[in-house]
Amino acid sequence: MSEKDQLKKQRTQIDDIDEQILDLLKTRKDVVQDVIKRKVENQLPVFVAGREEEKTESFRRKAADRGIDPDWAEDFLRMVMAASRAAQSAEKFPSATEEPKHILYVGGEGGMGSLYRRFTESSGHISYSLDKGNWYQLEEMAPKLDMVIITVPINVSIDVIRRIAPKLKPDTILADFTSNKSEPLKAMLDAHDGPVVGLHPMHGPDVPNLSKQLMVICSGRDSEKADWFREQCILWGMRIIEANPSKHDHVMHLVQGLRHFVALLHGSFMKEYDLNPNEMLDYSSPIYRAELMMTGRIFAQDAELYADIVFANKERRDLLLTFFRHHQTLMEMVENDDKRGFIREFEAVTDFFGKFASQALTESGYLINRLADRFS
Ligand SMILES: O=C(O)C(=O)C[C@]1(C(=O)O)C=C[C@@H](O)C=C1
Repeated sequence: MSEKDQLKKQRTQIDDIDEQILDLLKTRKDVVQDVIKRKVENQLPVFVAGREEEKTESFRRKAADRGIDPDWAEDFLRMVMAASRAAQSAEKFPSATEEPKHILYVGGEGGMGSLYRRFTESSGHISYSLDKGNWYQLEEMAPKLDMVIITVPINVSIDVIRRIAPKLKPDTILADFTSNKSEPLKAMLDAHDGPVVGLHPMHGPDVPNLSKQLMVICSGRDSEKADWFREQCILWGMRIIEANPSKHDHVMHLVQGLRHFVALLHGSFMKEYDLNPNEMLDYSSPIYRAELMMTGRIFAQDAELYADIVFANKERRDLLLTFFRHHQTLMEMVENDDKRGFIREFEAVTDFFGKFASQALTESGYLINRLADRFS
């Protein structure tokens, strides 16, 4: 057989194997569909972290036994399991309660409101939506409500809390999705005598499903009355973190306020320098591409939303001013051509970061390789 024919034959063999893989994945998908039904009937969570970790460990070992790279095998299996979770999320969800709960989303037509209303309904609960046009319906809804979740832009959440609280039954749980926690929690406790809980879903409205997403919960008053909502989040596949509101806000000033401001700084300076990101892409290594994409994605979203987050409160603005003063000291380094000073500061940060720096190197390396493989 000629070289060319040999190659053709082997490629046909590869195509066959690839098709067999697809057939097996289809069979697996069908079994998962049955698992979904069972889970909905028995009120079991979509995401089972323990099972996924066990499977990953053993899959890695079995891959290594066959001379297949275990890291690659782990990626493959994780993608397969993520697809199972996505399929489960497209179906009905198990419910955390025997009787359906009545949940009102204030700002229910917005991104987060619509997303959570969809999941609420798929779990058999009854969702209500209040937005600018239908406040007049509140009086009729109020007697039925087990829980009210305020999910409006951060700059109006306090006003909305004060407006709605007096209309609620004393045993309705009042909660909010605001991305800062201390002020809204205080406003809810002041305005409502019943159960109060502060929530912060740590994701945007564009997620395909809630599995592996993080829900921050801050206790307000009688928050055990909202345990069923906590259970419901777990059934949706979420991870829960109980947080102290001021600790949460302290971290958020940096994660949200500073992070988004730095993105503005980066984008705005590119504009100033008149360098189009597309031109930069042509010269970008995968890591710079990743950085550019992190900046770029911010500008695909709503300016007002980001302004509200960055300018959320005085504390956050004060932090930004401290940040600029800190810039000043670093600027002097540049003006004085102080290379030694740069190295000193760099090493001080390395010490401060400790083990995190090597973790960041590994994790970002993973991200960059995936990105390079897919998009370059
Ligand atoms: O075993 C389950 O409970 C499944 O739903 C199946 C499966 C999988 O695809 O292997 C999917 C999601 C879970 O997090 C764990 C495993």
